[in-house]
Amino acid sequence: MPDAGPDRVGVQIKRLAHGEGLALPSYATSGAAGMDVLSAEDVTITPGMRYPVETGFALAIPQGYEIQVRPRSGLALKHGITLPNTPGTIDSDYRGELKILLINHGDADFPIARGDRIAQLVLAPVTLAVWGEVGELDDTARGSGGFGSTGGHAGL
Ligand SMILES: O=c1ccn([C@H]2C[C@H](O)[C@@H](COP(=O)(O)OP(=O)(O)OP(=O)(O)O)O2)c(=O)[nH]1
Repeated sequence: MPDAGPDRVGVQIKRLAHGEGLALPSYATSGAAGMDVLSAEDVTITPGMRYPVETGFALAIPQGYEIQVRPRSGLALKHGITLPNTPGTIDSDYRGELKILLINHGDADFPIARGDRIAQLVLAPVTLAVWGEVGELDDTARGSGGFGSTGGHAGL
């Protein structure tokens, strides 16, 4: 593994046969939170279609972290291309191919070429919970109110 540096976490990545020649996922700018990830295949996503796009890579994320797969806002705005499972969860113990599940909410075919940037990957820490089962929960001002209980969407 290369030296991760103070603000980086090393993540092992394995290139699969059909990933030959593709660039690794990468940050487009120095302040980007997500790494753009490329398609490893040519495919057309027709309106309403869901499709797991191959990336050509498999990962070993360090325990205590996950990768979240998020849509690219430009594709969402211009073409209605997003992820039905956003954010997709890549578990640290997953060793299969990273796939990007896309859906076309637009009204036109969306052709993807191998090498196109289709989504972004955000490395994030995971905090595991341990349940503490109790008979009563404490009282709060909200109580059991939810789902718009504080009012509609107009400004307060
Ligand atoms: O967009 C995604 C989402 C998931 N995965 C892979 C990595 C992840 O670790 C695994 C399982 O994902 P998830 O837990 O979301 O799937 P599940 O439907 O709960 O199935 P499973 O029973 O396999 O956990 O599938 C992807 O490649 N892309």
